[in-house]
Amino acid sequence: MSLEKDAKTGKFLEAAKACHNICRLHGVHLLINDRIDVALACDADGVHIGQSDMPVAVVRTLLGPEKIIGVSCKTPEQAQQAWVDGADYIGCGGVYPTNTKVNNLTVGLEGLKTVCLASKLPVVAIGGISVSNARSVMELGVPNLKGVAVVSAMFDTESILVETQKLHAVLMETRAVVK
Ligand SMILES: Cc1ncc(COP(=O)(O)OP(=O)(O)O)c(N)n1
Ligand SMILES: Cc1ncsc1CCOP(=O)(O)O
Repeated sequence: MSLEKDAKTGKFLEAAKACHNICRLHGVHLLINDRIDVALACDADGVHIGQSDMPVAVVRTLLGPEKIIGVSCKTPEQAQQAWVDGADYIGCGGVYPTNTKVNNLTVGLEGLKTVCLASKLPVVAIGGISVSNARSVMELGVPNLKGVAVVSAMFDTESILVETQKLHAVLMETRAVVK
């Protein structure tokens, strides 16, 4: 689970701590999006950072060797750099068009596959993914594609629980478990 960044720091930290308690109960890792300070303050399991955020090497120094660091990558070069810099996984997208992130390049399934093939790290696909297309993503046939990350599929829905269960079922069927 990855927690969003657009909240005031106090509220964000409060939410992060609450999420972390729930995640712990269920054996799920909590990664904080972009905010290294919040991740440190709530002792999260790691962070997810973008290409224009703090460099991976600096984040590693701040968090230590045990924490998980993910980096958003759209190209094979970025994927290679993430590995060199000591990241643990990369996120790649947007796979499909999405309204969640404006001015975001859509790399498509082909772009995702290209990045996966170039990556020495596990890859999480993101962008426009839902129950209706998760199977196509996971069946790309690249072994290091380990899961999907979703925002609107969960939050633009009547029941987060039902949608999560459906998505989980699809991912289990394709032998990928997203945590
Ligand atoms: C797997 C994954 N990908 C991306 C993000 C967060 O994305 P965002 O901070 O909006 O954009 P970048 O700056 O990382 O490009 C995530 N949490 N997980
Ligand atoms: C962080 C990020 N990167 C590409 S799309 C996206 C947001 C998630 O998209 P969606 O709401 O379509 O799941």
